[in-house]
Amino acid sequence: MIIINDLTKVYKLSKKQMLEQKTKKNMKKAVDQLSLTSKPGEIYGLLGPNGAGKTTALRCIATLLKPTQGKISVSGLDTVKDSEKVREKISFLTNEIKLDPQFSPKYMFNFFGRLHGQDEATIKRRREELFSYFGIKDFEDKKIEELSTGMKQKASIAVSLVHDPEVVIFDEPTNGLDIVTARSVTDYLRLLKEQGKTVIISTHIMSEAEKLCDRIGIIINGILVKEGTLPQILEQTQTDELEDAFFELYKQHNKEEA
Ligand SMILES: Nc1ncnc2c1ncn2[C@@H]1O[C@H](COP(=O)(O)OP(=O)(O)OP(=O)(O)O)[C@@H](O)[C@H]1O
Repeated sequence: MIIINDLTKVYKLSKKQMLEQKTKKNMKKAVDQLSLTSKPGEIYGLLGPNGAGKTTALRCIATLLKPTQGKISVSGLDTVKDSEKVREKISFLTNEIKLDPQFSPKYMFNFFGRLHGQDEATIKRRREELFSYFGIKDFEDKKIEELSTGMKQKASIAVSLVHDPEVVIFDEPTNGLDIVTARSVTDYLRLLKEQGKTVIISTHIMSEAEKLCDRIGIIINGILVKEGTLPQILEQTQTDELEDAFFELYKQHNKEEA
């Protein structure tokens, strides 16, 4: 279970970042008083456009960023006070985390298994399971740098799950993947959900949120503007498709901002 209470994250911008973002302010509020609960046995989807604050929110849950304000609890543990224990319970996948190009998927899997304190027999069993599910066995001894984007992503997912975590936090898990690889990833997320894991993902793909997520939180400019099951969101926005609901909320929110 993930409980986020009133999470705000403000970045201090360097002069270079201020120039890049064409702003005179040296602060950027990336997440603004976000509260949500992601439960075991469900897939929660954080849906939003580029720069909405999805990655920032997920990085706060994964203990990689400290909230400026607010609290996050993961399996009953505080992400700031008990960060090490939280890290034992989670899997965190993001585009920015890259496996070392010089090593093979098998080497990396074993390495992270040992880092999590697993015994050799458990590491081997988990590797067999995950590598055969994701079709990694054929290239398990190849160097990561020789692998395609899809192969690398599958290897990263398998490595991130080595310790059989209770909570799975995947930032845009199907980004850049072909339809077959993307399907194997979303099918595996469904499997994790069936096993009772807490799964939270970020996405900007409407169809992924529609088909995969039990509940969806729509985040725009750091603010959670709507949350619910797909039917609830459609009913509340009086629309027939998530894309229309999203644009409705986007228009409304930008009006409020202006
Ligand atoms: N380290 C940082 N320093 C300063 N600003 C940052 C930093 N990381 C993110 N931001 C800014 O915070 C805002 C939210 O970014 P974030 O990456 O969380 O959004 P996102 O919804 O994940 O976007 P995307 O879909 O493009 O990955 C953006 O305006 C971004 O430019």
